[in-house]
Amino acid sequence: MTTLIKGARLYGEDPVDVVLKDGVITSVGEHLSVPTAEVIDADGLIALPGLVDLHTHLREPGREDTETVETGSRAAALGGFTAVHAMANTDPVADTAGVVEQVWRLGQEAGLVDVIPVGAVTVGLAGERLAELGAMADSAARVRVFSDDGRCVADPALMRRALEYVKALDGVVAQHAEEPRLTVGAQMNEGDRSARLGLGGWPAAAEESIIARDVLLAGHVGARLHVCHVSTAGSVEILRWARSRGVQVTAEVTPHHLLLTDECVEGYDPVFKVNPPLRTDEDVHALRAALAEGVIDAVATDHAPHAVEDKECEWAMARPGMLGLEQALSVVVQTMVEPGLLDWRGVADRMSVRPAAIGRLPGHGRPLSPGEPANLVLLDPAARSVVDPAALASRSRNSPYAGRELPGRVVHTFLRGAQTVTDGKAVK
Ligand SMILES: NC(=O)N[C@@H](CC(=O)O)C(=O)O
Ligand SMILES: [Zn+2]
Ligand SMILES: [Zn+2]
Repeated sequence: MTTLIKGARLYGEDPVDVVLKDGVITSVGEHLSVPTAEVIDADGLIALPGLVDLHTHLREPGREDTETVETGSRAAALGGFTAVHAMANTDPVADTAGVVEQVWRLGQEAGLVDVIPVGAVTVGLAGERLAELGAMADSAARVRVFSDDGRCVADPALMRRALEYVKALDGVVAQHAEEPRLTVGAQMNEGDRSARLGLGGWPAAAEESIIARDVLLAGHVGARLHVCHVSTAGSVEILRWARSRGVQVTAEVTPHHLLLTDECVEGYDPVFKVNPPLRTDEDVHALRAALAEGVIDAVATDHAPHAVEDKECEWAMARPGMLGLEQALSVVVQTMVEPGLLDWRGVADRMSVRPAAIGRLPGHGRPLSPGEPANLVLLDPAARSVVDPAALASRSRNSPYAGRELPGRVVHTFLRGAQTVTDGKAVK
């Protein structure tokens, strides 16, 4: 199987031709011709390495009515991803080698992206006893990212033990930074607006206090820490400080925290309820600047599908979380590329290279050069379209971008040389 891509702008640079053969990029250059190859006209399209998501909720096993490994994989491929990390807060929880192997196998069977299971830190996400981290690392799923996401590993002694274990496994703890004692009854960002709307406040300090604690622990233990969905300007300051001290801490920001603010809550539409909550304009600008600077390493979607009945209800009853996979790249184009904060190499770095490095995925986040795995996305930066939730591949409909016009369209995605998306449509 050989593919000849004609005239793609690698990382946004001058057009070149690219040949993919047997899952590998075999040549990059001008006026290439391969008589037997399938030819893809990439005129005007930008090529980036296949995107890697560190934070996806696929809901299988347990809530297949809202997403499966297959439907989530399709959404991911359509978003330009070639690998996604599937969070552990499923039912049963992914806290054993058996469950992570099952998710890994379902991903291989779907064959649209590499689904990399995240292992739970504690048994049942209960925050009491460590899960079998070593067995999950040694399993066929080769788990390297461990997280109780959805919950915070709140006990500092347990967090310390988890860091010690993952250090020995070359793994990382991905922390959902939320001090639970400070978010009892929380519904939205704490501030003047929460007071006026009469909704319980989720203070920035609940996130920042855990990040401060955890960077100190990670530094003390000499282990890797990753901070999920950073949402406040204050968190960025703590991360910058920790980095300057040599702490091995990495961090991600979601597309929705780069674009939306708590002003969205004014209409009480639960599609905008998410954890951590949408923050202020000042936070959004600090997060964009931190991603540009590299203090925040990666964009991660926190794609969180929910059933209609869990979203079309009273605000306080609704579950937190929003879809992200299919619009992530478009939101990054709008919030980072168009304002000149990030160039295309920067997008590749924050959405592919660094997340692959954090997750220890050797076959992803590689340069677009000969000899490298043929994982890539071709996008049309000029295309603009209005988001229609009914048209999404996800099994759920809780997109916060419904009705918004966003730039950039994923046209083709390749996983090890095989097309998973062609002309904006999933191949299966
Ligand atoms: N982000 C959310 O609001 N919800 C996530 C859990 C999480 O990421 O904390 C979910 O699983 O629905
Ligand atoms: Zn979380
Ligand atoms: Zn999450």
